[in-house]
Amino acid sequence: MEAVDYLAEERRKAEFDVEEMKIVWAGSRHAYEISDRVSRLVASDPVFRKDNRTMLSRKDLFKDTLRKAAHAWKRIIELRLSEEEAKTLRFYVDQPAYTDLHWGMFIPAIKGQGTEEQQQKWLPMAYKMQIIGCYAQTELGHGSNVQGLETTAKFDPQTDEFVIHSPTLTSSKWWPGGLGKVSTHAVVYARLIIDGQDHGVHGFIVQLRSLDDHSPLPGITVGDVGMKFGSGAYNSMDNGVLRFDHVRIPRNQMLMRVSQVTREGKYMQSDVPRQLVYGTMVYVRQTIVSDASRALSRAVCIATRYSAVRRQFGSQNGGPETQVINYKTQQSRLFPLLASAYAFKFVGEWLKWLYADVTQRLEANDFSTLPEAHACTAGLKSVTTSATADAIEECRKLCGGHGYLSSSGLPELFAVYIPACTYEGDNIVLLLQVARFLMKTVSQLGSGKNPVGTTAYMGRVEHLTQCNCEVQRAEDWLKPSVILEAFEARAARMSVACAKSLSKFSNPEEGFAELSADLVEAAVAHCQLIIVSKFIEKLQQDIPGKGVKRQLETLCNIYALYLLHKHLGDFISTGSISPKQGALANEQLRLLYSQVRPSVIALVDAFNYTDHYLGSILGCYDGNVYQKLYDEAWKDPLNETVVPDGYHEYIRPILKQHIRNARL
Ligand SMILES: CCCCCCCC/C=C\CCCCCCCCCC(=O)SCCNC(=O)CCNC(=O)[C@H](O)C(C)(C)COP(=O)(O)OP(=O)(O)OC[C@H]1O[C@@H](n2cnc3c(N)ncnc32)[C@H](O)[C@@H]1OP(=O)(O)O
Ligand SMILES: Cc1cc2nc3c(=O)[nH]c(=O)nc-3n(C[C@H](O)[C@H](O)[C@H](O)COP(=O)(O)OP(=O)(O)OC[C@H]3O[C@@H](n4cnc5c(N)ncnc54)[C@H](O)[C@@H]3O)c2cc1C
Repeated sequence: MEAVDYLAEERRKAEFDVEEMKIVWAGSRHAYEISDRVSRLVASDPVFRKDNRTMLSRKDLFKDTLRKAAHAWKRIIELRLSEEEAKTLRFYVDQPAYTDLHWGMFIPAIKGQGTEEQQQKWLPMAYKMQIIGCYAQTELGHGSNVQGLETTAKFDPQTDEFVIHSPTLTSSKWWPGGLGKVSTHAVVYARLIIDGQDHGVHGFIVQLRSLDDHSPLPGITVGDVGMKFGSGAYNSMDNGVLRFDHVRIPRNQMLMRVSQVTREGKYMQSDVPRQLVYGTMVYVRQTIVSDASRALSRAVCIATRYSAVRRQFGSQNGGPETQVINYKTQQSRLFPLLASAYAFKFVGEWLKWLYADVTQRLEANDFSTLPEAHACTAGLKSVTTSATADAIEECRKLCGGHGYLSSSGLPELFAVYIPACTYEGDNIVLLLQVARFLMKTVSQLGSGKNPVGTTAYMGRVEHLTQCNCEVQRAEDWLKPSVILEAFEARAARMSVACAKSLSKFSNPEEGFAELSADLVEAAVAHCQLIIVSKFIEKLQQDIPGKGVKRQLETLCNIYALYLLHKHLGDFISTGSISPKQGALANEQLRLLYSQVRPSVIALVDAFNYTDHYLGSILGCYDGNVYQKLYDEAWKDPLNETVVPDGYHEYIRPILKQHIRNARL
């Protein structure tokens, strides 16, 4: 059999309706149709070509990005694309650009923190891209600690203006995407100072560049922070540095939904919580969870297809060697990642719902679910991005040597993805926020206030800290109720143990700092419980299509039992399960790998990714890996000449010297 036939053969083995699974993956038939149409549109447009991206110099890459962003905008207008279609187009164009921050943070910041009047003034211009904005919060000296930002906005009652200033080197804005070379405006976070009094960090709309010739306005120094990790990758983005030298803006450019400054310089706070100033971050963290499932599924698609094509060892009587996907070690590394991609997809859908719900409530001045929305977005952003970053690297290793080639698509995917563990909140810092929320929840138990939402299980803390797992045989681990209870018991016991340890400290903040490593683990346990429970909830829905639900049940079990195996120490040390039950879970996991094996190629086909989007020879749909690798090698600029440039200067003299020395 030829390499090209391997995947066709695999596809014949699928035990479910792939077309129906594509709809489940996309979220709905409507979303599937949009995704399918737009992905083809992008793939067939030469402007969106990206196979040469890692070879471009920074300047050429940046210009290429500008060209793609302008072309995308032109197509959005020409084709009258809806918001959903435009976002899908951005996703398939697959090149980070200033537009991400304009649409993803600048506009949401004005929508979430601006008054009606401010929204009416700024949003129409922003929607038409007559102005381009970014989100300028982080500084050279402070990123995680937002309250530590140093940029100042002093109110000048004489002129009814704020004076924006960078008082120190460390107060220079540093990192904002789109700032370096493109943005005309920014939402700048600065300390509000009125009459010498510091009112903390607030958002201000500041114009940075002339709308006529794009030059920086007086008092503004702005540029790019320089090359980042990897070739291609996030270097398409102009992350910027920005300094203000007493730049004046009108008073009405402070975003005033949360608090206001009057003409007389009086500081007033609305009924809305001050944390709404952080609202844009909550919004973006939610989108990052869905992005994690996309990046992970892309890496998994590449590694799975290649693992079915690649053969090593095991030839019998001159027959074909073993497909590497049939090695149990390959399966135990790869199949949990496939299951994780589906798990993150479903928890991302749920988080989108949660975010829509909290937004609706906020509009009606109901702030009760904000702490939970913050904890869920922070925690799930952290857990899914860390897992995805690790998984992309694992997929590279699963592809052996060829995974290290740029043409595998995996090095660039890794380089472009890993900052997700840092931006929009360092993952550890965010997990500590979840831990604070959990400790607060535990401390309120027994006060008559029942925990709700994702912490509702804490309401059964007495049972969960005492219950015994009922598993006696490996197949008992297939019961959703058994899995859920084990994860709930682990999470509840870890949180309660932390709370008990904390109570021994006379100074709670000191205790929190001392126990922070344990607190982070408790937060991870809680977030993993959310992901597992949302997967289980998804399976309670009516899911049509032959064999589709069954495959998803298998994936859900793989995801949960893989986590259980990986964190066996937590489960056993908290007494949530016994060592014997841990061994039975592992036995069941092995059976599940065999069960899902025939369908794995179809399960990655269900992502419906074009070869253009995958950008990987190893992951191409037809599996013609070797021919394509061979052809691609010859396209490398080094192969443009047979004898390399530099031969005469640097190779020949050494060779000659060697010959001379040999003669001596
Ligand atoms: C052309 C086509 C169209 C294209 C379309 C494209 C669309 C693209 C869409 C999206 C793409 C987006 C792309 C994004 C790319 C990534 C860009 C990255 C951008 C950034 O990185 S921006 C900078 C992000 N910075 C951070 O995340 C900083 C992290 N730090 C913090 O969040 C906070 O400082 C802190 C939470 C760590 C601590 O804050 P602090 O005030 O000190 O708070 P505490 O004292 O700890 O807590 C006080 C109290 O507040 C609660 N709280 C904290 N944060 C929030 C919150 N966000 N919401 C609600 N509540 C919050 C906290 O729990 C405490 O509560 P308590 O008092 O205990 O009850
Ligand atoms: C590619 C990229 C794009 C970005 N885009 C933007 C943008 O558009 N706009 C913007 O404003 N910002 C942007 N940022 C900045 C980003 O949001 C910050 O870098 C991020 O929030 C982390 O903050 P930091 O750099 O201060 O990390 P630090 O907080 O300095 O982290 C350093 C280390 O200290 C640890 N640490 C910090 N605090 C604690 C604590 N309390 N307890 C325990 N450990 C701690 C962290 O875990 C980490 O290991 C971007 C960053 C990157 C990399």
